[in-house]
Amino acid sequence: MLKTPAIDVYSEIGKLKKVLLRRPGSEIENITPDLMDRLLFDDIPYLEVARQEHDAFAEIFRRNDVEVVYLEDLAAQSIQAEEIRALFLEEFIAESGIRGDMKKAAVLDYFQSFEDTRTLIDKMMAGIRKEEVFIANPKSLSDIMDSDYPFLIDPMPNLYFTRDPFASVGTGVTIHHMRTVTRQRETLFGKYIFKYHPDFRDSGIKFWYDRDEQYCIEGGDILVLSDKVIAIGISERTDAAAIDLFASRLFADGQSFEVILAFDIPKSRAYMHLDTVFTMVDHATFTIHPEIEGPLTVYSIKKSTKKGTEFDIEKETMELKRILERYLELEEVTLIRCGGKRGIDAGREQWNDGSNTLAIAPGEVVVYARNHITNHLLEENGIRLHVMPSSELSRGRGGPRCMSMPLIRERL
Ligand SMILES: NC(=O)NCCC[C@H](N)C(=O)O
Repeated sequence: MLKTPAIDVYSEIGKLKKVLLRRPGSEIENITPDLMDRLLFDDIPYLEVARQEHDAFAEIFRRNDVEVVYLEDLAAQSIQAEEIRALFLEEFIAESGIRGDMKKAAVLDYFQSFEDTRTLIDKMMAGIRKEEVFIANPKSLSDIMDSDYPFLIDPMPNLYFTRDPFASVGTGVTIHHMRTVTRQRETLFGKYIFKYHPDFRDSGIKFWYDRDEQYCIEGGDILVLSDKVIAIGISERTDAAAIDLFASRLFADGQSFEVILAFDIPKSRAYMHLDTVFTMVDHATFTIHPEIEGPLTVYSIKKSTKKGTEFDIEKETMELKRILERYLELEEVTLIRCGGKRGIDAGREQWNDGSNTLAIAPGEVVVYARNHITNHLLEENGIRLHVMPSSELSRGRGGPRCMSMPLIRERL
């Protein structure tokens, strides 16, 4: 019997078998009112309740035979070897924005003082408050300069949105260059996990994108609609040039994917990724934010058969429903409008990720309890809901799809 590849995702709705999560940690209590904006949060979640909500999220998977693995555990298991841990710490500190050799040395000593790698990983994710580390023998102004900035290393509160720093596509993974400084360091965890963790190290997974590329791409913009069609948002967070690079590698590998649909969506925080306005819930059923209904500009990118041409690219402007029916070869696509129709309810429920569902099987999705109008419409359309509490987690501006990275789905 052929072993399932370590990463195997050829749809948005195939029965989920393995999923990667990050349980919110102390980084959440390192968000300050002044830093919220830069850390991409709209409020400061109550950590204890956020963890309870996240545990309810994880329980939904376990009750449905989905193996849950945590980013923090995989990262800790990946850096057991001393030389790998040294490399990881060196890269992490180099990208953490610390100035001053003695400061960097003191932080490295501090990290190395953590015996257990899991505690070390939690500390790296939580950030370092400046009072945690004493800088002995300062040698430069950077070493000695004591600004009123509260951190030596910033917290990484967006880590529980495991959808974004890397993405499973086919039997490979894209490791992203994130739009913002605050999230770029998150991709280091993915780099070390997929390169050094025993589950992935020699598993033959492919790498479609690298964190050192100059163009930005984030996982919330990548939807694997079928084993032939991938949708990607050209968004506030993802550049068209990154999609070119991704398409080139994916097509060159000979995977089953034949077309990438690049959707030009509004560049705004509310629509930061394609999956905040559009997700797949069943074979021919999608949620959509009514604000993006109407003609959409989409670029279809196909591997070219013409000599000397890499892609055949077609620009079209048409309704999402028609685009999906055409490219997914579906008779009739049903679009379920977040909040019911354009207006107040749609605005509120999209802002709280009513469109950001996660399918654990065809016609079965995880949703936030708070989006009751969208949830009711999903049920009316025969979709089975797994409802999770969401008062605290939603303050980070992400939903069930944002908070999960499928590693293995059954093929349809
Ligand atoms: N896929 C997603 O839509 N992820 C949500 C990310 C929320 C996070 N606070 C961010 O702004 O990046």
